[in-house]
Formats: sequence, structure tokens, C-alpha cells
Amino acid sequence: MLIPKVKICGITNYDDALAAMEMGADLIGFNFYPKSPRYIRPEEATRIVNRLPAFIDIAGVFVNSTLDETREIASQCQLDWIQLHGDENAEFCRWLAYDSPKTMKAIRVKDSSDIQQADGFFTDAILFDAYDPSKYGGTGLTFNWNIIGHVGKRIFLAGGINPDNAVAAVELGVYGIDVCSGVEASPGKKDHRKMQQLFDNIRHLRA
Ligand SMILES: O=C(O)c1ccccc1N[C@@H]1O[C@H](COP(=O)(O)O)[C@@H](O)[C@H]1O
Repeated sequence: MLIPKVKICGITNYDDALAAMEMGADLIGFNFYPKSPRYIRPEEATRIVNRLPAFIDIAGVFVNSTLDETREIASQCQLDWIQLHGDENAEFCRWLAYDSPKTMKAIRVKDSSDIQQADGFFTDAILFDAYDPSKYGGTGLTFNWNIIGHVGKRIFLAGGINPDNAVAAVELGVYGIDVCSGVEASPGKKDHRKMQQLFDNIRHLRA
């Protein structure tokens, strides 16, 4: 089985970033959607990135930002991944992929027809998250993972992943799991015990 990547998202401070990295995260994510309770100003994210050792990938979460704004923040914060978590269409993703870091498009899944949408996006990865009618993400909701089936792309699985269900998520054979509210003490603040528990629970699957 592919060794799954673990992305810890919604980081707002250096201590959580460092802890996630030391526990084994492959990517950390900053949320640049101003309406998110996990929003971080690009200047602050840059300060955190500059203090971290270089061997971790940095992702930025965007919701319906303009191309220029997305590119500017990606450059300022030295992003390795741009996570498009709003209503960005395939054309927007293609423009961004042309001259930017790696891109992943989030698809919020209601049923299996949403899984098929993955084919229409020319991004480096697809992220499947749970659908909520009133929020773009960070809801802590899961969806029926059994409907994912075979998708010929790198898949990050997100939505309500926590220490208790992380093993089941990894066992699906996805490229990576994306964990946000499931290891938090409160929105934007990680619970280090929960985070450690998650990494302990999946360690045998990443060896
Ligand atoms: O975290 C948010 O507030 C958020 C807002 C808008 C778009 C995405 C957001 N978060 C991302 O959603 C997924 C799933 O989160 P969870 O594990 O269910 O809490 C993850 O990528 C978050 O970073």
C-alpha cells in the first residue's frame, strides 16, 4: 500500500505547526479564507513558514479568491500546494496550474455523481470533503467513503477525520488524509494529545 501523506490543516500558530511536523505531518495547511474561524493573515503564515525547518510541504486553503490574489499569497507564503476549496471551476484551476505550485481542487461530496467530477479538473490532486449546504469546509462532517471507488488521480480524503476514524481513512488507499477540526481543542487551536493519538493510531500503516 502507498504510504499515505498526512496533512494537518487550519494551522494558526507556530507551536501547532512545529508539533504537527514533529509528530509526522507531511503537509501543514493555512487557511486564507477570511470567513473561516481558522483564517490566518498571509504575513503571519509567512512568519511561521520562515521559522520551520524546510522539509515539510505548505498548503494554502483558498475559497473563491481571484487568480492574482491566490498567486500573490502563494508566492509570499512559499506555498507548495494551493488548495481550492470554493466554487472554482476547471478553467480557473487550469490557469493556476499553469504557473503555480501544485494544486488540489476540493470537491464537496453529496453522492457518487460528485466523485465523477474529479475527471474534469486538471490539478495535481483532488480533495474529497463532506458537503454542507452552508459551509465550504472545516465542518467536521464525514461522507460515505465507500462511494469513492477508483479515481485515477491523487486523492486527499478530508472531512471529519479524527483519531478514531483515521485508520479506516488510510486503509482506503488514498494518496493522503487531510485533518482539521478532528484534532482541535477549539477552532484554530490544535489539541496536541489528539494529534499525537492520530499519528500513533496510523503509525503501523505508514511504516
Ligand atoms: O476550516 C475551515 O474553516 C474551512 C473553511 C473553508 C474551506 C475549507 C475549510 N477547511 C478545510 O475543510 C477540510 C475538512 O475539514 P474538517 O476535517 O472536516 O474539519 C480540510 O481541508 C480543512 O482544512
